[in-house]
Amino acid sequence: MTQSFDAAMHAFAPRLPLAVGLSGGADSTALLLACAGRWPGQVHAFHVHHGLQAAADGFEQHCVALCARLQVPLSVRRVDARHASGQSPEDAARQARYKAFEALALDNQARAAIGTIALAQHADDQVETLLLALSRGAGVAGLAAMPAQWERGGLHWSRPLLRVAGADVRAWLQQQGEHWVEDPTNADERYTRNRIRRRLLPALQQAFPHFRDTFARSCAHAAQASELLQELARADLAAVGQPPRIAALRLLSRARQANVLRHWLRSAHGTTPASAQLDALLDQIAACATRGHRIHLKVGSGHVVREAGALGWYNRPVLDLISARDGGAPKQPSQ
Ligand SMILES: Nc1ncnc2c1ncn2[C@@H]1O[C@H](COP(=O)(O)OP(=O)(O)OP(=O)(O)O)[C@@H](O)[C@H]1O
Repeated sequence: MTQSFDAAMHAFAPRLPLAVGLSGGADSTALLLACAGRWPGQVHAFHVHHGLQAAADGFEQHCVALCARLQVPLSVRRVDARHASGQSPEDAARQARYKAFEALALDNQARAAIGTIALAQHADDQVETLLLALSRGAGVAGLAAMPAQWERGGLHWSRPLLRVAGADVRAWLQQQGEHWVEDPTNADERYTRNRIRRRLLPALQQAFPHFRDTFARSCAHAAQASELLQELARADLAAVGQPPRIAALRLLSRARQANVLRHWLRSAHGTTPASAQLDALLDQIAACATRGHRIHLKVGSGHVVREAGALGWYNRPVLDLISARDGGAPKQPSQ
């Protein structure tokens, strides 16, 4: 069962003082109101001004007025996420926002050491995130969607409304007679998330009335599976070594090879291989019975090559330098 707003707030046990990420929208306005009522004098609000849309000033003004009325200290930080490349504008804004929250928590250190940062995503946001992950063909880490709480940058982060239906958050806020600012881009169906919210969620509600709960259960299963795979990958990486030795990799099942290589590429080289690239690499490892067998594949943002019985990873410019040093024209990687 999705939780009621009151039950979710009752179960919420943050480290105080607490800061609420306040966008000025309905969800975070409701969260701030409930927190300020429950822990008077212990609640701060952080607002990030993205400068991305004309309405941004209106969001800030709402936050300033609301916090003044509730006597909640508000910290505002301006960010410019427009120039991030290779990312969707939403992802760039989210990343900039999380960095800004950390900076705001640090700025506040002198006044009050913030224990928890609370964000107001709810059960509908979680379903949207899961469906977006499915649409990308994500693995278990993506299908876990958003965690309800985590630690980062010395802070505890929490999403206390993650099991509350979006309509229940708004109904609670309306009962309080409180206003909020409607984000005009929420109605823009050029954004996939908005199409999911406006078209798919009502259809899901009809077909599977309990989809918020059952989908949340699947996310929790995926989160657990993802944690297990991480543990296995760390143990397997310790066994195959860094760089991974091919003979040791070949002792593992294909699924474990994929898991450990994905982990190695991410943790050691900050790159995520596409599924087809990883498949091609596993084929090469399987075919690699002879010492002379060459491996050279484009994987993630670089290239995996065979070097003295192990796998090496290079950025293209480094590989070109090595080829030039060894006197040969750079070989074309297999696709
Ligand atoms: N500009 C911002 N400043 C501070 N916090 C933010 C800002 N934007 C989002 N947040 C926080 O992150 C959460 C998720 O953001 P997102 O934009 O996905 O939510 P939303 O559904 O629009 O929520 P809301 O109705 O509160 O705006 C918000 O509920 C809020 O807690």
